[in-house]
Amino acid sequence: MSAEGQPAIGPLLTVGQLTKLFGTFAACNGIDLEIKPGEIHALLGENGAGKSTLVKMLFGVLAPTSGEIVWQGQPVRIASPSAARRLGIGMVFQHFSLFEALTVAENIALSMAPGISLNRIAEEASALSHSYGLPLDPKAHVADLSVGERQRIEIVRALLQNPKLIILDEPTSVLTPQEADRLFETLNKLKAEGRSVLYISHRLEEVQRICDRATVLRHGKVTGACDPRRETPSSLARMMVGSDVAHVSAEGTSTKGAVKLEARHLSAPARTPFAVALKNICLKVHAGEVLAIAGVAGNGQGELFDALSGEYPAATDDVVRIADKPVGTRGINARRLMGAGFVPEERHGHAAVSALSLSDNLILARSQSDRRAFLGGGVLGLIRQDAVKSATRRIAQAMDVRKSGDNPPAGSLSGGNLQKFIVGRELDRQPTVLVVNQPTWGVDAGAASRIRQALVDLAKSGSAVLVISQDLDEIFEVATEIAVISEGRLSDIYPAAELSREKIGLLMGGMYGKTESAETAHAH
Ligand SMILES: Nc1ncnc2c1ncn2[C@@H]1O[C@H](COP(=O)(O)OP(=O)(O)OP(=O)(O)O)[C@@H](O)[C@H]1O
Repeated sequence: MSAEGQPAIGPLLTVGQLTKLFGTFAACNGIDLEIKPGEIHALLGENGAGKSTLVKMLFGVLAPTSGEIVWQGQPVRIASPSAARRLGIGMVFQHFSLFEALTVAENIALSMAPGISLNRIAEEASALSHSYGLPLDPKAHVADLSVGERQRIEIVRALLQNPKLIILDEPTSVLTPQEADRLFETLNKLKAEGRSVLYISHRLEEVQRICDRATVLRHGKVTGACDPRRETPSSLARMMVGSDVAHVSAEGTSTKGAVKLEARHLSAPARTPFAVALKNICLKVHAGEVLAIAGVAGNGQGELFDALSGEYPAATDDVVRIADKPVGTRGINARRLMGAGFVPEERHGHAAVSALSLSDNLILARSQSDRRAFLGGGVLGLIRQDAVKSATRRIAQAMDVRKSGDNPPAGSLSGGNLQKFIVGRELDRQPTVLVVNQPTWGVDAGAASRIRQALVDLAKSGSAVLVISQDLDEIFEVATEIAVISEGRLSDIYPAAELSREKIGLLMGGMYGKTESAETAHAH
């Protein structure tokens, strides 16, 4: 064991009856938890179960309302993240706290003691990232990095503090399978060094693969503790949600209708030196279809979403068509007015403004496309608050959004519940075309199945749905057609039933066309 000062026996951390109230709402309600030295401990629970609230108390971001935290045998009060770091607790949040305009090294410097030169920080970060298998360029600007790379900065930043306990909040939800494998190697290395990991994840297979123990939360209380390797994904899911998780049913998917969304030889230059250029993308999504686009993160998914949604319009009109009308140069509102809906990948800041209430977020997104429903007549076009609030309630109910209060700020919702609200906000309009990027990012098994079913149902009702996702299980659950994006190029589109995981793997490696992949398969 190399983590110094650690007792050979006895828990590293004990939490006793820890409670956090928001007003009268108990986000954590009398939680008991014990973490041993050198164990990878999973914290499981459905969206809104209280996992993030618990770990925020452990990291000094939130003050407990009552209860006790005992660290290496001593009761402690963790008043701030720096106090947590001094004790030896590091944390990697679900939402990164990085400054986009600064470099990797500059961002790391911000969390270090003052007086250390940037060069030394860059050297130490490089050495550490190398030894833990987390490649990073200290001079790169954060704005140019993929989500996976940004997460590596957070991990390296936490490791530079030499923590005894490192808390990871849904670390793999943004990673490719290969990146996730690399992270697991890093975690096993930390474990071998005698450090402990508290690991929040909705991915039960990976919890079974790497975690020694699991504590399950539900409605702010501990509902069980187990050795996850002795459970099955469905028994774990049952502990979390209290019932079996429904399977998505694609049966009765309607037959193909007219083409509703089309890209014709869509190319777009890379907007930054690290972004991906789109290269001659051709796709068609018919009414009744769910076209799922698979791919390793950072291969042009965000850029494709931007071009299809009009967040970054194209240079000419004809390259994107909605309901057979050329819209390439039009902005997002014009496309929404034509009945299209868009759900971007980044929930906070992009899809929702954290400080605003859910109803204000609803009106922000839909005031133009749903003028008649939400704005009064006349030149002023005043907001019809009643209509907005009742739509907010309808969406929350339809998507089972768990929240404290009727209309709380978006930022107070747990990550998965905010995602349900954002997807529900678009589904509520019954869009004829829906483009959604990573629809179930950070969403628990029950809620993910609800969102996926809603996407399938939307297509069944005659809309054209395009889902961009890294999650192959999700892709096979929802897709009628599948294509793969790699280095800004799109493969041919295949009926979902014709593709296997292996074939998708080949396409991810850049085998773009049917002919090419068939030849490759033959050659092997
Ligand atoms: N600042 C806050 N004010 C009011 N309620 C809050 C606040 N923060 C969290 N909550 C509520 O506490 C509950 C627990 O949220 P928390 O973020 O801990 O859940 P979680 O288990 O981490 O969920 P997820 O898996 O979706 O991230 C949720 O119902 C949430 O709405």
